[in-house]
Amino acid sequence: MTQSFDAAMRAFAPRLPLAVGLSGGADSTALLLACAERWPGQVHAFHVHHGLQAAADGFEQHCQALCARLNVPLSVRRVDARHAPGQSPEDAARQARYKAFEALALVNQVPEAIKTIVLAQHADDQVETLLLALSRGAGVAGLAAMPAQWQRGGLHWSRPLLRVSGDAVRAWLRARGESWVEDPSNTDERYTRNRIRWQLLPVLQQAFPHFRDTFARSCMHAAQANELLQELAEADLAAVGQPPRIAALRALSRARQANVLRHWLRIRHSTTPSAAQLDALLQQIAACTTRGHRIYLKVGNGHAVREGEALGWYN
Ligand SMILES: Nc1ncnc2c1ncn2[C@@H]1O[C@H](COP(=O)(O)OP(=O)(O)OP(=O)(O)O)[C@@H](O)[C@H]1O
Repeated sequence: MTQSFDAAMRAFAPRLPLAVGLSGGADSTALLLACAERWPGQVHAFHVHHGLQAAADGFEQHCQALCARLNVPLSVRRVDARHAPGQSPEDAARQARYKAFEALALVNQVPEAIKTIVLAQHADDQVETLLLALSRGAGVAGLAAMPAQWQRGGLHWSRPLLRVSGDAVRAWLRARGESWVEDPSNTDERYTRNRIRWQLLPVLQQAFPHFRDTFARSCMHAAQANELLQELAEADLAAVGQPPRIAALRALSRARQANVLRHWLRIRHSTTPSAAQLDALLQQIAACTTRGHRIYLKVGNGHAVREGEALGWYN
């Protein structure tokens, strides 16, 4: 069930002290207010200045004013979030932001080290993430959408509002007479996420009034299935070896071969094959029954090759 803003905050039990990722938008403004009220003296705010749009200075000013009023220490970091070829601008900004949070947590060790970074994505953001994953033809890892908590870089990360609707967050702020900065890029319908938000969500609301709950449940099922696939991939990788022995791969079902190869390429070579590339590789593995059979295929951002009895990869 979607939660009220207050119920979500009551259920939230982070390790303290924490830092809220404060963009200046409605969601993180509300989250900071609620955290500062609940854990006075234990809350910091981190703001990342992306320098991507003219409005960025306005976001920073809002954050400065809000934190001064709440007596919350604010750390601001400027990042260069230009995206690499083939990377989405949104993804580049997110990666740069998470690195900046880790760096800010390291410099904020006094009087006590930050233990948790808190982010303000809510139930509508989760639905958008799921629909974006579907639109790309993602597998269960993508359909799991955003986790509510995880650990990285020695920090706990948390999204306590993931079951709260965007409307409920704004209603909570309005009821308190609080203001926020509206990001002008949020209405730019050149971004797929914004088209989902403004065109699809209202229609979903009409057709399936409980879509936030049911979609979240599907994300949870996908996350569980993904965990099982990871466990199976680890066990299969231990059995086929690194680099994977071709005969041992062939002894597995096709679905397990695909699963273990995807896992090996990701953890060992930091690359993700397309569905077509993986399909071609599996065909080659099936056909690789003679000494003379060569494999040389584009896979991810490099090439898979036969190396004796095993499968190699290089870029
Ligand atoms: N520039 C930033 N500085 C610090 N934290 C950020 C920044 N941008 C986003 N975040 C954090 O990441 C979360 C998700 O970011 P996203 O861009 O999806 O949302 P947003 O529209 O900026 O949300 P909000 O309404 O809180 O501003 C935000 O809720 C916030 O906690």
